[in-house]
Parts: sequence; structure tokens; C-alpha cells
Amino acid sequence: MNDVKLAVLGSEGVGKSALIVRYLTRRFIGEYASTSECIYRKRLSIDGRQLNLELYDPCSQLCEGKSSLNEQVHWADGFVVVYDISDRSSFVTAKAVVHLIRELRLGATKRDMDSVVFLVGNKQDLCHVREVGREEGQRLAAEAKCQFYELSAAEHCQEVALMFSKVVRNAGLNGKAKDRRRPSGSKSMAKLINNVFGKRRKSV
Ligand SMILES: Nc1nc2c(ncn2[C@@H]2O[C@H](COP(=O)(O)OP(=O)(O)OP(=O)(O)O)[C@@H](O)[C@H]2O)c(=O)[nH]1
Repeated sequence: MNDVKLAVLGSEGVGKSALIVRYLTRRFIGEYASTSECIYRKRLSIDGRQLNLELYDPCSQLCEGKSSLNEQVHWADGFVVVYDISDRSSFVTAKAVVHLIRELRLGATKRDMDSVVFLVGNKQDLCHVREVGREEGQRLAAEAKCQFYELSAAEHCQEVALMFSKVVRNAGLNGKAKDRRRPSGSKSMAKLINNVFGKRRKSV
């Protein structure tokens, strides 16, 4: 059975956890506790093949044992780099992350880069306060050779599922021979459910 490791990266508050939770549970949770980095695990069947998916959700705040971006990039088979279309600074961060992935993984995955790095402009429902044009996202994706999506974790269940399915499929298809050291945290679906319905709440 194949293992597929995905890292969901981007600056604080862009909706990384919301996208992951939407994909794994089909729900949108407006408030989400995230004080530690973690890995969610899920067994999937894609094109009749069984896959063990590991989804890495980083902690943007300072937290104990936090892995570096370099470690995250080396660990993962595929990447979802998220920015918030209503926050230009998050786009600047996403640009830097995409370029770093390209730089660090160029040797190993040059030909695969465009299929395993997805640039996602989240919070499309906030287009009335948009700070990043759709065409800017498209341009960055074209320049960095990655796939581009603009969507809303809050409103688009199907699109989020489709985006993750594609990156999982592509990352699963790409063979890899690299260091498997993984970021520190690890969570089961049960823990995810606890987080989703959990006690600690983060304000919007
Ligand atoms: N309007 C809107 N809000 C969203 C959307 N996705 C996430 N949010 C909100 O954005 C805030 C941050 O979402 P999180 O999922 O915690 O973001 P994150 O990137 O995981 O944040 P950190 O863990 O702090 O890095 C929360 O208040 C969410 O409800 C979206 O598509 N639309």
C-alpha cells in the first residue's frame, strides 16, 4: 500500500486547518484550535488503489518541537500552498514558499513539480474585500509551474475535495526516494474530530 504525504503550507490564518477539516469531514468549522503542528491520517482508495494519506497541518505560532519549513518540504510528496485572497501579505508568503519548494526539490522532482504543488487562493467568498487578483494567482502558478485553485473552505465542499483528491492522486503516482523524516506531531481522525468539536476556540 502506498503512503502519500501532503503538507498544507501558508501563513497564519489563511485557512489551512479549515481546508483540511473540510476535506476530511466535509464540514466547515468557523473556529479551530491550532496550537500545535499535527499530522492527520486517512486511508483512501483512489483509482482502486489503497493509499495511506498523511496530511501535515503546521502550527503558525511558536510551539514546542516545531519543524522547519525545510524539513516539511523534504518530508512531503505533495504540497498545498494556501493564501487568503483578502490578505496580500499571505500571497507574498505563499510566493516565497512556492519558490522555496521549487528550490529545495528541483533536483528530485523537477518533472513532477507542476503536478504535486498546488497553489490555493482561499476565502473566495470574501471577494468583496479581495486584495489579490485571480490573475495574480494564476500568474504565480504559471511562473512557478504549479496548479492553481481559487476556492472557499467556507462555501465549497466539492471543490475542496476535488483539489485534495487531485494532489493526493498526483503525489501518489509520483514515485519518490527521499528522506522520510517526518514533522513531529501526529493525530488520528479521532483527535481531529476532538479538535473540530473541541474545547479551545480561536476567534475569527
Ligand atoms: N470567510 C472565510 N473564512 C475562512 C475560510 N477558511 C477559513 N476561514 C476562517 O479563517 C480563520 C483562520 O482559519 P484556520 O483554518 O484556523 O487558518 P490556519 O491557516 O489553519 O491558521 P493557523 O493554524 O493559525 O496557521 C478562521 O476564523 C476561519 O473560520 C473561508 O474560506 N472563508
